[in-house]
Amino acid sequence: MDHQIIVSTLALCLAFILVYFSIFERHDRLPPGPKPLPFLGNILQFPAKYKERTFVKWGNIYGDIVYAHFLRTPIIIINAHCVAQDILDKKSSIYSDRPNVAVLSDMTGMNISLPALPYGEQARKQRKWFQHAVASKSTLKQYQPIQRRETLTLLSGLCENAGSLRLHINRFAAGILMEISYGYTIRSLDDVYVHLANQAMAGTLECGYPGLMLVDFIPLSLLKLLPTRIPGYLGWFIRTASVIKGASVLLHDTPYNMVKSAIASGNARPSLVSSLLSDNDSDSDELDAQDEIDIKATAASIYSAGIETMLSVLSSFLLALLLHPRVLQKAREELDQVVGTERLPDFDDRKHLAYMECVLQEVYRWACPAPVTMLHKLAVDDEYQGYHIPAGASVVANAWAMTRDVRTYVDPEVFRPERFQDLPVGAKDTMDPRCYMFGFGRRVCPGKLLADSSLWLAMASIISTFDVVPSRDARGRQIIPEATWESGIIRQPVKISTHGRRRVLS
Ligand code: HEM
Repeated sequence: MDHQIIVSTLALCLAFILVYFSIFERHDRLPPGPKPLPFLGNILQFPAKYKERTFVKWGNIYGDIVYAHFLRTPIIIINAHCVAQDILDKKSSIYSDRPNVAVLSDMTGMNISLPALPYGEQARKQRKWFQHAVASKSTLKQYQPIQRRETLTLLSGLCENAGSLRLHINRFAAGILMEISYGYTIRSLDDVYVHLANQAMAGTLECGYPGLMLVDFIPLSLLKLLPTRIPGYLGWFIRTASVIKGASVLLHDTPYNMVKSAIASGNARPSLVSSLLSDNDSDSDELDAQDEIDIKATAASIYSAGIETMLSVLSSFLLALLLHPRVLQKAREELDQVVGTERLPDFDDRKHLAYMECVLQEVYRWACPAPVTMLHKLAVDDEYQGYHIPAGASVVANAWAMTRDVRTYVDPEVFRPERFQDLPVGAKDTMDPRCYMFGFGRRVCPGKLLADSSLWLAMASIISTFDVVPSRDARGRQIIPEATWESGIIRQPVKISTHGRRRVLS
């Protein structure tokens, strides 16, 4: 009997090893990458934090396209803009799927939102709604009054209570996004819906880089079986996932139900949800259950995908102005010349404000709000520059590497808007960070035009009206923050110890 057990155990181990090596036998023509360990692959070389920096180090050794694998998952890391264009833009028909990752799975309830959806019918439907709501220049025009109103609220918030800078910026972004999604106007810094949404987002962001964390290499079916009380990282993840799930159910349902009641009582204001409900409900009494899930998810992901990214850019912008008062002065001179000092800048002024445009681009590049794009999954085997890229590989574009690429930017760590001035035609597209920071191909960020125009208006208005000055400590000494950012899928400056002081007009 004992003998039989030993033989079957050995047979099982042998079968496992054979299957393992038949799957992971290194293909001769895979892109180069760090040497993996048996079974584990490169997991142990993969730090939990600032992954983008490790990817750059690997890029310096192995080139612009790097291969690594984590247990059963092959990962392709792209460090150069031109490679990302060749692969993710030009071949987006096969590179637009998403892997099923723990933090965006049914464990957190985030699996129904566009950023997490595999590229199929549901994703296409939600993207079409996004396209209609926020991705075309003509529809964006109708949001300009909202953007102006929230910019004014931001400016007055900065005047009254400079201490809670982050809250004011958060309110600015939330004010625009909640109005567009639900027709809901935020009235205070601690608005109940914003609080709800921030709770779901905070948990999600705490979980690190979706698809590139340790939990992502444990089969989801196994992860779900683990008890919530187990100690250590896995236990922490399981408990956090259930908190996110609670918050995300509320985030999907509460504002949606508010719009439904407003429609029923004839008081609904224009919004994405009200227009989708009326479009989808026009032919039948009952709204299709799947449509209802998709409407809730689309509206919620406008908020959840937009808030932290806009917060990151505006916080980094204030940090840049604080560290580089010369830039503020130069941009203000241009604004004063074009706009004057009697009114705030407006969208029509944008084409006349060339230096302001360079400041915006340099903030995007220097701060790099989303250091790595979300993972794209390859649907079928592919070839690139003689390399074999296996079907099922997760592909990550390292936008941070692109912002620091010395082939494109001289002294990339230096904040210098002038680098974007008077560029020859060809260089414009290679250098403009908007060509890569919003992602690629069929998964490119659908909120990019809305984000860009909202951020431009806020930045130009702040430069016109505020001196950004350092805060002081208890002994009256200026606190000059360092240009450092927290690790994560969205980069927030570690500390912005600054405030706006209303400009003294001569
Ligand atoms: C500066 C602000 C923003 C930045 C830097 C940013 C960046 C990104 C990036 C890098 C991606 C992943 C693209 C890819 O996988 O290739 C993405 C996806 C997405 N973004 Fe944004 N984003 C911003 C603002 C917004 C806003 C304001 C909205 C909503 C109105 C939004 C909605 C989305 C959605 C829904 C996706 C998922 C698209 C999909 O999976 O098909 N983003 N964004």
